[in-house]
Amino acid sequence: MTDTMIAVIGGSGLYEIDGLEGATWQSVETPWGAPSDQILTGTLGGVKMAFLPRHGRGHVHSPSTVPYRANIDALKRLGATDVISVSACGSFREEMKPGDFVVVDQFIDRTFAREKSFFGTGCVAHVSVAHPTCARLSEACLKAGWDAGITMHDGGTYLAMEGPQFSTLAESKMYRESWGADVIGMTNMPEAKLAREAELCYASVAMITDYDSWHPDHGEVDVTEIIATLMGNADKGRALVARLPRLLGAERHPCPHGCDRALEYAILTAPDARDAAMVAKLDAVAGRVLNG
Ligand SMILES: CSC[C@H]1O[C@H](OP(=O)(O)O)[C@H](O)[C@@H]1O
Ligand SMILES: Nc1ncnc2[nH]cnc12
Repeated sequence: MTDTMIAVIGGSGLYEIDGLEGATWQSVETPWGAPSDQILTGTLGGVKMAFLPRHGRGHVHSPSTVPYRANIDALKRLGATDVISVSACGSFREEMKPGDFVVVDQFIDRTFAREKSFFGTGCVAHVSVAHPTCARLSEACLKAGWDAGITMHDGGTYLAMEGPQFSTLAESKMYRESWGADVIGMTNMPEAKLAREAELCYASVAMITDYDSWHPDHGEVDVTEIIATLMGNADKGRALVARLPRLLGAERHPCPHGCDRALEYAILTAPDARDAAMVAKLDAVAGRVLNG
C-alpha cells in the first residue's frame, strides 16, 4: 500500500496554501526542465501534501510558457498520487456565476503552442483521455467545496484556449452556443493530458471570475474585475483544499477508474526499438511500465 500525496496546482491568485505541517519549499529537477517554481511540501491532517503555483510565485509564467511537463514530472517524482488543479476561469452559463466553482469533467483543447506529451520518437504511447478527470477525486473536491460552503457545480466542459488575450466576442459565442462549453481558461490543457500519461489522478476545480465576453449585461472581460473576484475565490479555494485530506485519507488504494494504470497497454514502441535516452527521461512518468 502506498501513501496518498495530494498535489495542488494553484492557478492565478493561488500562489501558496497555509496550514501545512513541516512546510518546506523544495527545488525539484526534471528531465523536462525546471518546474514553474519550487514545490511546497508538508502534511495536513496526517496526509502528505504538495503545492505548486502554476505561474510561479509573483506570476512569472504565461499560460503558453508554463512548463507543464516539468510540473507533472516533478509532482510524480515527489510521490504525488492525486493532482488537483485549482484555476480561474470565465463562465459561459448564466447560472454559473462569478464566485461559484465548477468541478470540470470534460475539456475542449484549443491550445496549439505547447508540448502536449511526454512521449514521441523512440517511445510512442497513446493513452485514453475520453474521461480526462478522475471521478473519485472530483467527487472528493465536490464534497470538500460543499463542506466549505462554496456554490459548487458538478461537472462542466472547460474550453482551454491558447491566450494570453481573452476571446473575441465571436469565439465566446461559438464556444458557448455551438460547442457547448461551460467555462473557459488557458491552462488545464495539456496539464490534464500529461497527468493521465503520468498515471496520476487529476481533478479540476474551476473558480469562476467572470462571464467572458458573451454576456449582454457584463461586457468584455476586464482583468481588474477578475483580480477582485480572484481574491475571494482564492480564500475559498484554500478552504476546499484544507478539507481534502480527511476525504481522501492517508492510505492510497488503487484508483477504481484506472488512472494509476493508464499506461498499462499504451506503449506501442517495441522494447528493442525504444530509444534509451527517451526511456531514461521517462523514469518518473513511466518507470512503472518501462522498467517494472
Ligand atoms: C487571471 S486571468 C487569465 C489567467 O487566469 C487563468 O489562470 P489559471 O488557469 O492558472 O488559474 C487563465 O487560465 C489565464 O491563465
Ligand atoms: N474569460 C476568461 N477567459 C480565459 N481565461 C480566463 N481566466 C479567467 N477568466 C477567463
